[in-house]
Amino acid sequence: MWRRVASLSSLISSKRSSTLNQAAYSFKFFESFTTETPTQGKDGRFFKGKTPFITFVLGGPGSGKGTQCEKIVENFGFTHLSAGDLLRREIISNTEYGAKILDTIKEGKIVPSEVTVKLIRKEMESSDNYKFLIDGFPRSEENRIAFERITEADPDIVLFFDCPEEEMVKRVLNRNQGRVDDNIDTIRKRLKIFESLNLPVVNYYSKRGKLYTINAVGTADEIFEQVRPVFAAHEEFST
Ligand SMILES: Nc1ncnc2c1ncn2[C@@H]1O[C@H](COP(=O)(O)OP(=O)(O)O)[C@@H](O)[C@H]1O
Ligand SMILES: Nc1ccn([C@H]2C[C@H](O)[C@@H](COP(=O)(O)OP(=O)(O)O)O2)c(=O)n1
Ligand SMILES: [Mg+2]
Repeated sequence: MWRRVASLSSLISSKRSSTLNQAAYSFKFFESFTTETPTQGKDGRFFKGKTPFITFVLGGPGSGKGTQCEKIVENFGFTHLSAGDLLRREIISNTEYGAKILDTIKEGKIVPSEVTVKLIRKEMESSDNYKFLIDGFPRSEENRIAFERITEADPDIVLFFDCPEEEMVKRVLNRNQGRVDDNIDTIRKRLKIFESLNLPVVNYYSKRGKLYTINAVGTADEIFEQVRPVFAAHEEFST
């Protein structure tokens, strides 16, 4: 599996310049969203005195991140923050940036990191919990670096749901949630972005010994039996 990640990572150099140009272009739209300065110290002050326990949940579109997050919430008392849901909420609320976020998501592209990190941070700040599942984030090295810079926090655990592309496509096309990005054209684009931008993040956490790779094929319950021991090892999470 890691050979596959490495070979996919090597595709990045050829794609990187066009992807970065795209990112720079779309970033202009969001510039005024990005004026916040870091407020959290490493002592986790804004988490009401408790050091946050952060789990990043990674995997391609349709790999089952959201489904497994629900089970982790039920069993281990985490607060689930889905980056995609937070962005979709901005679209529905018709905020100043909603239309730009919608365009970006329709195109299968990634919203500028400062926008997404600001939404995640706001949720973390207003939560009474200290255990967070951050689902669908970071989707790029840029996302990862922005999170570190803005929150000064690091994940404790990174879950990666490893799923074959044809299975992801099948699941997304059957998802039936009325999402603008759940169509075959956008899925193809999202899978390309996933390979070029998300797999380097997976690789990064693997090298740092934080990655738990889960085989995402099987029933949701079977998959959860691989996830359970990751959290069960932390006694404090038993609810
Ligand atoms: N293990 C599984 N087997 C088959 N279908 C699944 C499985 N896990 C989730 N699904 C379904 O696949 C679709 C995508 O799952 P979801 O949890 O939304 O994935 P993600 O958040 O990674 O995009 C949903 O319709 C979900 O009900
Ligand atoms: N960190 C993130 C997460 C999601 N997005 C955007 C781009 C993604 O294609 C959409 C949907 O993300 P979401 O995590 O809900 O998608 P899946 O659950 O993987 O199907 O949101 C983003 O720009 N940055
Ligand atoms: Mg999801």
